[in-house]
Amino acid sequence: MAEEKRFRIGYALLPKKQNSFIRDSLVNLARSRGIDLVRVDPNRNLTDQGPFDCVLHKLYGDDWKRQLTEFTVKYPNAVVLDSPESIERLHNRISMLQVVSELNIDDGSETFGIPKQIVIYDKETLLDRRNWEALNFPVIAKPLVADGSAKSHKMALVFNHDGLNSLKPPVVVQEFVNHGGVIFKVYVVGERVRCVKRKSLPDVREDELVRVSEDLRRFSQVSNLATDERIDDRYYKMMHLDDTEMPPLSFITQIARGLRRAMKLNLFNFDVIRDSRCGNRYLIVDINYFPGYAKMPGYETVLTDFFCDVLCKKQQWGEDCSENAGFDGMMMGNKDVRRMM
Ligand SMILES: Nc1ncnc2c1ncn2[C@@H]1O[C@H](COP(=O)(O)OP(=O)(O)OP(=O)(O)O)[C@@H](O)[C@H]1O
Ligand SMILES: O=P(O)(O)O[C@H]1[C@H](O)[C@@H](O)[C@H](OP(=O)(O)O)[C@@H](OP(=O)(O)O)[C@H]1O
Ligand SMILES: [Mg+2]
Ligand SMILES: [Mg+2]
Repeated sequence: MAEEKRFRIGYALLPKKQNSFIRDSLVNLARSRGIDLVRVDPNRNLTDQGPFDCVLHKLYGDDWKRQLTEFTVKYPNAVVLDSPESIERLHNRISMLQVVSELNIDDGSETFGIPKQIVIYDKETLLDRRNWEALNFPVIAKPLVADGSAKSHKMALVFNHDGLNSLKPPVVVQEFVNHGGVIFKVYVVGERVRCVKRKSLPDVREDELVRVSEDLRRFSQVSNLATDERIDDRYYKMMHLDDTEMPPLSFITQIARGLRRAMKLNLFNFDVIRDSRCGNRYLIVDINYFPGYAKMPGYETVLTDFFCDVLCKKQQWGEDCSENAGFDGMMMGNKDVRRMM
């Protein structure tokens, strides 16, 4: 009997991500379905470590980009998830959210958008009051760059003009929108979409804003869980999230699929809040490449199913080079992105 073909997926991740994502439960499930997950050593040449049917990665820098290009020249049929050019737009908090305005979704009564925001590149502009006429306090100041560093997650809730003095440009300043202290994190894995609730910043009441004794409050990663925490019933109870209604799944799925197509990315999550002033308005505040999937319930199955889809499409691609056989956002050799409809 002919031996069953096995597939090799190489993963190139920083140690923290590797520890959280590459769990025995994922490796074993993938293995049982014919897929071997193989660690790529970032200190050695990627091409020398091939062949791989697919490469998963979350590494930064020009050297890594060059390595991926060399790899795809040698292995033109390998799939790279995702293309560095597509990932790059998420490293800047302005280009990150620009894509939201490109979406065209009509789902009955729900609407969506992004909070009002401006980008400030220098101290002079920061202190010029005319620039603040369009925004209401409180505002959230976020570093412009979102490159995965601890610094890029350091935020500040700014209550008044005086609070702006301590900010260090370049920053994105976004209107803080009351949303009942709960954020929705939407995980996207190819066509698959999962939405979970997390704790967020509490609302700021107008009377509180006048009385508040500080000008600015710094915070970081308020909605994150520790690497090994999962979102289960215990988390919902502990954080009092039980009473918050989920957004309509079909609406969220349409946004997720629209973002996936527009950004040409397969592995990302986005943060959504529901505007308390207008209960059917949703605002996207953040998009992250290759997030902490292990915190998502059932991540092993979702990811393994996705790997199977990718490898199956890759097989078809090999046999049928028509436009319909390609991928969304995946880099395949030097053919780059094609569409999977
Ligand atoms: N415009 C806003 N209005 C109200 N709350 C907001 C707004 N923007 C962000 N937040 C809150 O601040 C948190 C951090 O903001 P954001 O998600 O942009 O930062 P981040 O460091 O990129 O997060 P992540 O850890 O998901 O990458 C959000 O999870 C949410 O709780
Ligand atoms: O390492 P950077 O590039 O900063 O990306 C982070 C994302 O910004 C976060 O959104 C991830 O946490 P969530 O999966 O809870 O969103 C977070 O997940 P992790 O802490 O499990 O790695 C990171 O992926
Ligand atoms: Mg976020
Ligand atoms: Mg983020």
